[in-house]
Amino acid sequence: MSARLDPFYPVVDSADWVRRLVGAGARLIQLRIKDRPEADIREQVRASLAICAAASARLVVNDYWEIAIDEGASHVHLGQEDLDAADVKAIRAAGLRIDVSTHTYDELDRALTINPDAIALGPIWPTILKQMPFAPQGLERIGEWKRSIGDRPLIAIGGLTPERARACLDAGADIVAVVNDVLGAADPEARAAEWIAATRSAA
Ligand SMILES: Cc1ncc(COP(=O)(O)OP(=O)(O)O)c(N)n1
Ligand SMILES: Cc1nc(C(=O)O)sc1CCOP(=O)(O)O
Ligand SMILES: [Mg+2]
Repeated sequence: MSARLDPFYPVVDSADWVRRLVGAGARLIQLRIKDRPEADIREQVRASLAICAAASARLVVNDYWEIAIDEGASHVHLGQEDLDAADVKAIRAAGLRIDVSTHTYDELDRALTINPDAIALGPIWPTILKQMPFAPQGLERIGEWKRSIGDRPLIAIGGLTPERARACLDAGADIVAVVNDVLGAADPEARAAEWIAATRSAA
């Protein structure tokens, strides 16, 4: 059985952000980089892993599972399209955990076929980060998902604030992921501290 993951889960796009938010107390963090050359991504993954190792924080690498394996990461996040191309056996053989995004019942069924380590459900509220063809899930669906995924942690994502994150945890989520509310804040470290206070007190 693996250790319980921290409920506060910021999602960032650079090793600089990893350094800042791990410095602010994050112990679970995702590196989600889009549209950059592979060499840059590899460098960012390597630097982020070093920062996290020094702070006993866990880095989750989004999308780039081959780089994650090469660089010695312990955890990847894959969406449904990522699953089309991923070699799940190779990821498992390298000992990495795999978390999978879901937005519909069909996606949940498919995700469960690979026996994922955690399931993400989103967007709980509307998000401005990216366009998605999914209506906001709302809080009720969190309980439904939780009842369908066994002992795996459930990650809630999309449009979250500390107050909404608390509501997600109260509804059955184990982990609450965030981009804009922290990275777009006037003082991201102070906002991260608000998230930590709101989420760890719920644990
Ligand atoms: C915690 C978490 N949940 C969902 C996602 C979305 O993954 P995906 O659907 O593959 O989309 P991209 O993030 O790759 O654009 C995530 N990254 N993290
Ligand atoms: C990357 C991502 N995936 C989602 C999903 O529903 O799968 S929502 C999302 C963006 C979350 O950003 P914010 O906290 O700024 O809304
Ligand atoms: Mg993806």
